[in-house]
Amino acid sequence: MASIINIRGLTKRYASGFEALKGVDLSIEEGEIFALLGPNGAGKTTMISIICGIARPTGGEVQVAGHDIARDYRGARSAIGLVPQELSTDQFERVIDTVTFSRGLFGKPRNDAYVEKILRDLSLWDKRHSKILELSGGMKRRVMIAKALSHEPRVLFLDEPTAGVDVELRRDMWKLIGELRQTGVTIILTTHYIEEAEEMADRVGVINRGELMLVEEKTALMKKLGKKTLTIVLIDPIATLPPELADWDLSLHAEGQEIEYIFDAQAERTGVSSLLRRLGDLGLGYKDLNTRQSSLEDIFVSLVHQEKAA
Ligand SMILES: Nc1ncnc2c1ncn2[C@@H]1O[C@H](COP(=O)(O)OP(=O)(O)OP(=O)(O)O)[C@@H](O)[C@H]1O
Repeated sequence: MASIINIRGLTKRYASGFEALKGVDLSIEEGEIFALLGPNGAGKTTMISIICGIARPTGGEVQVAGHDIARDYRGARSAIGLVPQELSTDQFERVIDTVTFSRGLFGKPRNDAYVEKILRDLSLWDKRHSKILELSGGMKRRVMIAKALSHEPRVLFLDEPTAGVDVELRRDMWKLIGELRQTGVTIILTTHYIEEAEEMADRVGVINRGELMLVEEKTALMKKLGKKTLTIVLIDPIATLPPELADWDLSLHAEGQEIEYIFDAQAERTGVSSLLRRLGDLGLGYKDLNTRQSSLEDIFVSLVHQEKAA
């Protein structure tokens, strides 16, 4: 597959001096769904804004469908559809008019058949004469997508497409995004939700504090996420982990009262029972045990940790 977006050494320093992007390199393949994951303030919106020409980079290069975003802004911009985080439409406008108007903004000739097709694809055709304010939240989001697709872009950015929506609507949105990819459009979405990336993405990028920490096929990342954390609450706290426990990936918490063990839940031998036996042998009594799925946050933490150690 050929790449449709090429990002090299992208940096952004805001006027405040804050470095929101610290040299990002990334290529997006044509036709893929790429999920950009990261905690609040990681730099996701900054990156999208730069690619879409809303913010200026401080350094680096970005090409979209072969157009450099600085030297050939129009060419790059016309290849992109953007669905921003905030719903921004004229509430009194009618659905079909707002979508037709958006197309015109890009200097594309009027094409009623194409507008009809996207409205039908997005199940908005029946609502084409409704004013935006008369629509449900889910329908409004669909209108935003229709507007973003109105000029036939090759790349569609969805910034937090399901932030603050209920579970049912989230599932609808996932289905819709899956259908959109069948049309050949490349989709880049940002999200906080690991399930969203799990459901939708071919590849996932994790961004944290302005740095792209990893880019991986989703299935490989999910394997990493298959880890679990076992917390063992000791009866009596300990000052340090005894060397006899060095075979397990352990850490000490809660002022020596809790031992945490990160293990691969999919492995045949997780090491849990042998660890508990060893604790017994060492005379370390425990009063409670619990396990939880490692969250994306745990992955961030371990990535940041690894980076510091390196
Ligand atoms: N105009 C600005 N001036 C100074 N700092 C800014 C500006 N815009 C954003 N930032 C800072 O840059 C960092 C990255 O912000 P950005 O909005 O890109 O994050 P994000 O990953 O999209 O987060 P969220 O998930 O909360 O939307 C944040 O620390 C933010 O405070």
